[in-house]
Amino acid sequence: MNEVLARAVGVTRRYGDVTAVDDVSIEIPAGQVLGLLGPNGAGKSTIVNMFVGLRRPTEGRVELFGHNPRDVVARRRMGVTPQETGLPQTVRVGEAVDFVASHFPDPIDTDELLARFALTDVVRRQTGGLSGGQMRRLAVALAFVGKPDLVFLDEPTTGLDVEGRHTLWAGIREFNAGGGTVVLTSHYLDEVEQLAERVVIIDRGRVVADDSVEALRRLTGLQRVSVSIPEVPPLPGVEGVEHAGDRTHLVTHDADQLVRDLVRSGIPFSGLEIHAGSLEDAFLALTAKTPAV
Ligand SMILES: Nc1ncnc2c1ncn2[C@@H]1O[C@H](COP(=O)(O)OP(=O)(O)OP(=O)(O)O)[C@@H](O)[C@H]1O
Repeated sequence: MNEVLARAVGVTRRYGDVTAVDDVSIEIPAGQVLGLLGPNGAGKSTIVNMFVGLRRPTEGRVELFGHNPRDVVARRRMGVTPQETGLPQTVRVGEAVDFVASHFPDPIDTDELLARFALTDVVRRQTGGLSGGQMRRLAVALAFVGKPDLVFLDEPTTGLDVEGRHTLWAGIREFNAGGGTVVLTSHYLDEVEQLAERVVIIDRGRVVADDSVEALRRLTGLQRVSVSIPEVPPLPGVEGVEHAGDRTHLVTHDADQLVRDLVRSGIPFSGLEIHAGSLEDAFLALTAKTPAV
């Protein structure tokens, strides 16, 4: 395994009577994009906040680059985008980047950063005049100013439109392609599927799964049979039916049998595709709840 950049060892965090994080151990190796998934209130933000030094564990140990996360030596190599960003409204976009850059010995070139996150056109705009999407992109961009080795992105694309999400995904991928390590929390399962190679699923403060996206998809044993079909006949073994555009997805434990039954039904269909179950199937099975959207 690659060098471990950060680790939580047997970490518990309580707020009064609430146990937000319960005996969690996670290692973050260099070069990985790790997705932290879980329903609302599962403890994801609390875990991120302990890794970035904003919260202390009640029990257990958190290390960032081998140091206490509050240590400035460790923090210099890390970038973070919190869920909420409280920038003064009158600060201009370029000034915000320059201000953050002044805290780092070798910051990224401002123009390069703004271009990467599609903010070049608003460099002189006050942050109070940014759209919600532009503000979110700026908040994420600020995590990358110090040329970090590791970034923590807490719900980076919440509130963004499709184009804004894709711009951010491209920025995150570019950072990872250059060797950067990413920890990402998201309510969008497709986002985690797109970006992360490994997923840690948190439920009620505990790690309920820690594996590759592929392995988690296979875990439920569900498959998706996708076809274009005018109507879905009643078939045995169909666990769920989803419609997307002119495609129909049939969720089943036995794709072979379902295809045989489909052919036998005599209803014409085309464009047959069979996929392993989605991360969403695994998420639902593991947390036994509806996903937090
Ligand atoms: N400062 C706090 N004081 C008291 N309880 C808190 C505090 N912060 C978090 N909690 C509680 O800890 C639990 C975990 O919260 P956390 O924000 O870490 O979850 P999350 O998985 O990030 O949720 P979400 O997906 O809604 O952002 C919740 O029950 C929450 O109410």
